[in-house]
Amino acid sequence: MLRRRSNSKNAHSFLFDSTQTSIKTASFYDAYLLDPTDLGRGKFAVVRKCTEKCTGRVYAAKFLKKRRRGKDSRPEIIHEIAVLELAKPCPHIVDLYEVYETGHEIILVLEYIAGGEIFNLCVPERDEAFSENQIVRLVRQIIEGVYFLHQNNIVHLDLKPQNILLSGVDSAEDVKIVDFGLSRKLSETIALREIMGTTDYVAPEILNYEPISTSTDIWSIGVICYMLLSCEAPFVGTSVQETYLNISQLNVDFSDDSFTSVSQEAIDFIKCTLVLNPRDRATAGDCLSHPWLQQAEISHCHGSILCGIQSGQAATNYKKTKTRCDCNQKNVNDQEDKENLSDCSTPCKRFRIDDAEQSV
Ligand SMILES: Nc1ncnc2c1ncn2[C@@H]1O[C@H](COP(=O)(O)OP(=O)(O)OP(=O)(O)O)[C@@H](O)[C@H]1O
Repeated sequence: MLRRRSNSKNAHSFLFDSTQTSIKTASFYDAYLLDPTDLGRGKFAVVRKCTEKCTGRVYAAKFLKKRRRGKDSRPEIIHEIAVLELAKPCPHIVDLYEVYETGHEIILVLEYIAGGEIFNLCVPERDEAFSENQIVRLVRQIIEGVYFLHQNNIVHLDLKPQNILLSGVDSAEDVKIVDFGLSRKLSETIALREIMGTTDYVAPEILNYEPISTSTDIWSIGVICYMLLSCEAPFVGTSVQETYLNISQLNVDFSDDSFTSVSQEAIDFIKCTLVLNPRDRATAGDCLSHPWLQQAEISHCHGSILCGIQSGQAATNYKKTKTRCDCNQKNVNDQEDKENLSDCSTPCKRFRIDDAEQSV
């Protein structure tokens, strides 16, 4: 994962600084029984299944370190909590139940999402291949979640198949977006420029140290779609540098065998998201109006989050997207800055292994 703050003076402009949830200082272990097996691990967090003693309900407890690389990370955790609070009305974003704090960590008690990462659908040896129709349904839900965030001026900035979970084990289940640790609120006055994200999914503007916007998430959605449909990562090279070069030159190929049974509409959809210039990229609203996603049943975020983009505006939005996509240029962006980035990425096009250097 890439994480480099460029301008610490402004860093806090992009974070919420308070929460509505009261942060409990009582013992988490008095209220919950912790399952010893990890559900997942990130760089600074471990997620474990737990059971609330008084109700028997199962949750996922995310243990976050308050100090990371010698720095106080409490403000970023407070921001993560605030974003989860804001996203409560959206059914495609993980629900936050309660929060505990100890001397060295903050514990988020989250809705337990049982079906695992959609990453498991992106590997060729997956148990059950999802049909394109099933993928349409999942992608539509991911974009509904992202649309909700963008409507609220929040960018996720770490969308990847490991952060999108299936609510249950079969293909009819819903998806939920997790991990708002890198999310930021956009400011009207200050441009957000940070080197952050995960190698294979980062947008060219991140590599070029150009302003980040809601379009940055759309690029990652394009990468996720490509992976779900082909089980291959579109930009992965034999080295991290080669991956960055592939991203900044838009070296993406749809002619591979793995795309033979993929519909032209699906390819057209991905091409609207993997566009070098963020201003020419489809927005989340444009994506929802794209014919490929119009096949999916329309699900409803509470509070009419999606109203106004489901029917009448669809054709207009799609036309707009199409014009943007047709303008797509294969520019080679400025490479400066990229040699400073480090991350691990496997040289194999099909797999990516996350670096898991952390413990809680
Ligand atoms: N609510 C949940 N229910 C079930 N599993 C979860 C839940 N939240 C997270 N996980 C699992 O734990 C993993 C790590 O969680 P998360 O991404 O939130 O941690 P992180 O430390 O912020 O990760 P990263 O360093 O990749 O940003 C997820 O990829 C997922 O597999």
